[in-house]
Amino acid sequence: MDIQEGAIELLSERLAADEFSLPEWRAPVFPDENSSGVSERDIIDFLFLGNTINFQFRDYDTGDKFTATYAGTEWSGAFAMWACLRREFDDNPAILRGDTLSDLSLSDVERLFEPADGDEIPMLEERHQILTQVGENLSNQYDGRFANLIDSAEPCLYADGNGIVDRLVTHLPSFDDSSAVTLADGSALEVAFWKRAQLAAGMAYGRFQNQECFRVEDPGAFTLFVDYNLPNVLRELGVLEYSDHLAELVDSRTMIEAGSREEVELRAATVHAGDELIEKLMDCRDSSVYAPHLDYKLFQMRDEIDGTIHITRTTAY
Ligand SMILES: Nc1nc2c(c(CN[C@H]3C=C[C@H](O)[C@@H]3O)cn2[C@@H]2O[C@H](COP(=O)(O)O)[C@@H](O)[C@H]2O)c(=O)[nH]1
Repeated sequence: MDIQEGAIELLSERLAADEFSLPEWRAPVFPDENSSGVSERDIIDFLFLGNTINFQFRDYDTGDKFTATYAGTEWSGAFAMWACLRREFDDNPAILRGDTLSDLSLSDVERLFEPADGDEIPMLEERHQILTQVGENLSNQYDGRFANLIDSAEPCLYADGNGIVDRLVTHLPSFDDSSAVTLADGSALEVAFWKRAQLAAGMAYGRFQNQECFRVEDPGAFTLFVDYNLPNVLRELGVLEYSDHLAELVDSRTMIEAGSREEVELRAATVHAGDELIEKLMDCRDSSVYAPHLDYKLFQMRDEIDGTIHITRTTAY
């Protein structure tokens, strides 16, 4: 894997004058704190709960996205997951509470993710296991609510163990998305991506635009939320150049094992390239650009570009 510095230069020049808005995530699949009976704390609970299971929405063989219906619309991919959660929230707002989550049976979760057509959501058992474990942990430590976890943390991603991401990855293990790699000199390196933990904070940061009810005082600490779309987008933009070996694996849709050297390299290179792009954009703009801004711009390109996403079965993204 090579990161093409020339392509980073060109891309940052191309994007320099762009508008970098922060998505507020106000599509119909997300509740609205301005509607009656829905509070800002409910929105925080909803966005953080959805990001405990915000992974793997494509069939491993066909690549077809999971679909679900909400408000007369058929949603696909991660939006379909949000649609299922919104459907349940409308019927039963208590779904956001720890005691409800910890009592969910596998068939409850199967019903929760009722697909629009026959294809069941991938990794249903893993989602059930995560939802019940999150429910137990929230009940034991935060009176059953993500909003209480946020209230008790510093208004930062990281603060000597007391930041939002610090707490998520410490108290809710399914957010602890990291991999150990062995370097050329034989030493071991723990690479923390914490993608869903960062995405949860990033989505709340966008919804509340860093206002009182959800502030992040260290937005420079965000990295790209490296899922299976971003490496492909950066590859198509010429920023990431896969080795022949990696290109062969990805283009043949060969399953790449989570935690393998190839998978960690795909994710680490994406994060590093994102950091370099942000640095260059900050140098040539007067308004700040942080990872959530760049992430959304790149993430939105996922449907415009060709290329093949890499196939890794993981609960991390
Ligand atoms: N980098 C980055 N990755 C993101 C998001 C979101 C945001 N949530 C949903 C809400 C609105 C958007 O339309 C998103 O679909 C999801 N993902 C990740 O992508 C994958 C789903 O992709 P697809 O199968 O194509 O839907 C999956 O790993 C999911 O974790 C983001 O903002 N940035």
